[in-house]
Amino acid sequence: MVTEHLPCKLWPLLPRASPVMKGLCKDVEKPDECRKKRSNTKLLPLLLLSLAAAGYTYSNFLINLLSWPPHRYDPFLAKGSNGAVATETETCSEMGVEILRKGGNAADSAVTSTLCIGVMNMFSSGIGGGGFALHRTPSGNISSLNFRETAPGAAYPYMFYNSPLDAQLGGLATATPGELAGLHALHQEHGSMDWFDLVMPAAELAKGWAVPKELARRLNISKDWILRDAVWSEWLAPNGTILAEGDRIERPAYAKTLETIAKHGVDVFYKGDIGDSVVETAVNAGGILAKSDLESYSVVKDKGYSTNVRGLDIHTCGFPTSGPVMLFMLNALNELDLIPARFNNPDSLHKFIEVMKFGFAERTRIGDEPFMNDTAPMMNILNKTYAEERAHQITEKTHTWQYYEPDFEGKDTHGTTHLTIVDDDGGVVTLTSTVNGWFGSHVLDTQTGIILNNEMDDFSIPGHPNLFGLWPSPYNHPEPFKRPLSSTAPTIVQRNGELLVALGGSGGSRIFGSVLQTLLHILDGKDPSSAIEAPRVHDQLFPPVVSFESGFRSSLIDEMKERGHNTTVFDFNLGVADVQAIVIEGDQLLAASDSRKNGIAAAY
Ligand SMILES: N[C@@H](CCC(=O)N[C@@H](CS)C(=O)NCC(=O)O)C(=O)O
Repeated sequence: MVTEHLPCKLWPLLPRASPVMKGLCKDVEKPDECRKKRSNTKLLPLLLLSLAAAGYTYSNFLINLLSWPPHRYDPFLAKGSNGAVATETETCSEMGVEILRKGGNAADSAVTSTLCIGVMNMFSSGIGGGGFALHRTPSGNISSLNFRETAPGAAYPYMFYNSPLDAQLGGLATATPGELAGLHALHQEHGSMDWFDLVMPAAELAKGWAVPKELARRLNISKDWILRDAVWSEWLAPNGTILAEGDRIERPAYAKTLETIAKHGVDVFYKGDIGDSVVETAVNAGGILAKSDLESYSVVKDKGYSTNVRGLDIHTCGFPTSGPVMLFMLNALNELDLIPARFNNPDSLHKFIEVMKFGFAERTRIGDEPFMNDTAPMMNILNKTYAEERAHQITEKTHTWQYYEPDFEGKDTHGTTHLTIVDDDGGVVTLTSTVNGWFGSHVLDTQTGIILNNEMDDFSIPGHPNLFGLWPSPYNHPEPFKRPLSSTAPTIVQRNGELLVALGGSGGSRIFGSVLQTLLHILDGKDPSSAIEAPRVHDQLFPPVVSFESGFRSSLIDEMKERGHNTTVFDFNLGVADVQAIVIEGDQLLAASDSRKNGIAAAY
């Protein structure tokens, strides 16, 4: 049985170990209490007992996950007045700031930081993946870049019908990568420094560095499959044991690949030797990726979408991201007078969860726009009146999924990264890039060091939930050159053209809900670090569970139970979704990265 990707949907559903959880972090209004490094080792016996009782078969994986010692750095709020970069690692935030210091702008810095994260947090992103970005010019113009992976030309709607796991592991899981094309487009349109100088810092880093805390944690969690795989273990467990924090890790092939891209541009990937090697590896691993897929890849540029609530213009990327769903939720919350939302008030919390359930129902109507026969239901999500009508359908108690009218298919029958950058002139990049599951498809091209994504799993397979437990939608089947639905939601907030906030996040189906909750906390006056660290709630309709991160008052959760919600609480330290945000306060830039992923922002 393949177990490696299960936790993405599983671990927030782990049964609550209440005796240990109590008192860890009680009050959402006091995020400082959540800020102490904590051990989750005490949870292990309880959780394993619960898992055994529930009949789970992948306990090895969970032992690795739960036996890991305290892993988080303390949250950190970076302050500066010239520029700020919030990425998942201190090294990459600093590297991004260094580009700003040298006179580069947000687009320049984003190229370097994104490539840096692809080197260091290779379990989340890399040039074998793809994503979305929102850009703001200093004068306030906002545009969006869609560099999502596309289904290969040989893809077809039912390609995973008999073998859904092929969408997660192996060559067939890999869609045509878009990250390099996206960074190239960002640089062409908005960059000011030489491409070579932006790519080389990541190439240098790839030659070797000391394994940081978060990478060590991910390696430890993934060690069973890595140790079983000769190709991966030669790299990540050179002496027979998985690399640990502080050990030196090297990616010489990836360093060479980045150096070649620095010197010769992205065509060496889309039209040259590097691409040839990637295609060969994907095909040898059972995939259908072809040279022509790489050659024909293009970035989609548009203006994104926005809504105006309380005098704020909230911008995000368009379909197939879940940015529009987040705008729907904002419009509904606004109608309910819940901006800012008060998560410590039972009525507000219940309504927020209900809005989220309506949001997830709307999400089932989304697909890749050029492939939709009828775009009207999808566009309707952006209609304010529609969101307001939905808001008025919220009642005192929650309902079963049918009430929210999703377009699930077959229900009756049957490693992402985010970075946010603001430069001295008010230029912004907020960018999410992903290889989807941790270490993507687990296919590594040893020639180039590139890890191939498993983004095909973001398409729908009739009758099968994906990696994140999301039920299939009829508008999201694989088709040649189609882009799968995404939960990402890069976001920029302005008032009368003045920049206020930029943020985004990673974490599968939890992404847009996490971005929204963080934004609501910021609008409620919290600094970005406190807003990020506040515990979050999530309900995606299926499975029918509201999951709370530890930190919500237990009386609040009891109130939710009384309103009919099926609740579960999981340890905040598991780090299931992560947000990176920058807030502009006068002439100060406040930047924070999520401590759930050991992120540290930098500013100057
Ligand atoms: N491909 C997905 C996002 C993939 C994703 O977020 N993956 C999870 C892996 S389980 C992740 O990176 N979570 C945050 C983390 O592991 O830090 C999308 O576009 O919606």
